[in-house]
Amino acid sequence: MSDPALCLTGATVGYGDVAIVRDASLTVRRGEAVAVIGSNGSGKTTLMRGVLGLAAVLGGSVEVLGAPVGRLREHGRVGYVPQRHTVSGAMPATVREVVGVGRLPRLGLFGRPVARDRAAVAEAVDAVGLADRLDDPVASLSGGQQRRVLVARALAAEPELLVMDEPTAGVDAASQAALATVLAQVSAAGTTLVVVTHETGPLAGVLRRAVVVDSGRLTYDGPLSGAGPAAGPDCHHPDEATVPPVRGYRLDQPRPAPDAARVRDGSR
Ligand SMILES: Nc1ncnc2c1ncn2[C@@H]1O[C@H](COP(=O)(O)OP(=O)(O)OP(=O)(O)O)[C@@H](O)[C@H]1O
Repeated sequence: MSDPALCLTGATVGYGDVAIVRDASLTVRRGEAVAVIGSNGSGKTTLMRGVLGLAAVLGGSVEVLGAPVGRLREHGRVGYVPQRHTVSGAMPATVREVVGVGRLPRLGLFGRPVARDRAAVAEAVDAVGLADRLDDPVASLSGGQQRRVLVARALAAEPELLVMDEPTAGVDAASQAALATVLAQVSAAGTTLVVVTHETGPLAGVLRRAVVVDSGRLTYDGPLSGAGPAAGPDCHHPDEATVPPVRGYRLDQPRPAPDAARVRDGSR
């Protein structure tokens, strides 16, 4: 059995010594596509930052692609599209150059890009529908287009695990649909997706499992929209096919989430 993409065991994550997410246990198997949802300030970004080594793990454990968080030797194996960021307006770089930065961890001998690297950059830009803007300065792109550049930057590394924080925020409907198509392809190719989102609609065909964060606790883990996740071994109970990933209920018997719709529109 390969290691899970993510294995959190009683993880408490925060900043300094302040705990924000508490006692989170979660297994994400390789190839899964998971939505992380919850109201503003519930701790979704903090949870992701804990996975990326950008927030402190104050208790429990967090393993990413089989290694304790922060110990991955090849950083290109995990891609990240951060929340809200656009590319700095003052940056004179072109789309190709910014996306090329995403490829840096994958460069081989002497750190020089070869044909495969150039192709990966071009494919990533094409995937987000910006092929005709490849040599334009990013500063000349709209905010939504710059978000798509950041998605391409993450894709260019061909990560095994792709973490995205609200990738559809501020992106128009056509671009959201295009992003869903890209993520479906990336997912079909075996990349594990973990996507923080307030709008599961555009990505509902891709993200099959939902994890809800409420006041720093994981309160739901189950199907996003009826289609259940593939049951498989869990890092906490590797001999069992189906186990309770979050206190007291099972993936095949998800806790009803009557507030999921409210969580989605952030009205809690
Ligand atoms: N760098 C930080 N230092 C200290 N506290 C922080 C930091 N970043 C976030 N927090 C706090 O952590 C809590 C959770 O924030 P987080 O950004 O994880 O929520 P979220 O669920 O992603 O919210 P949103 O949907 O608004 O993006 C908030 O109370 C926030 O003020």
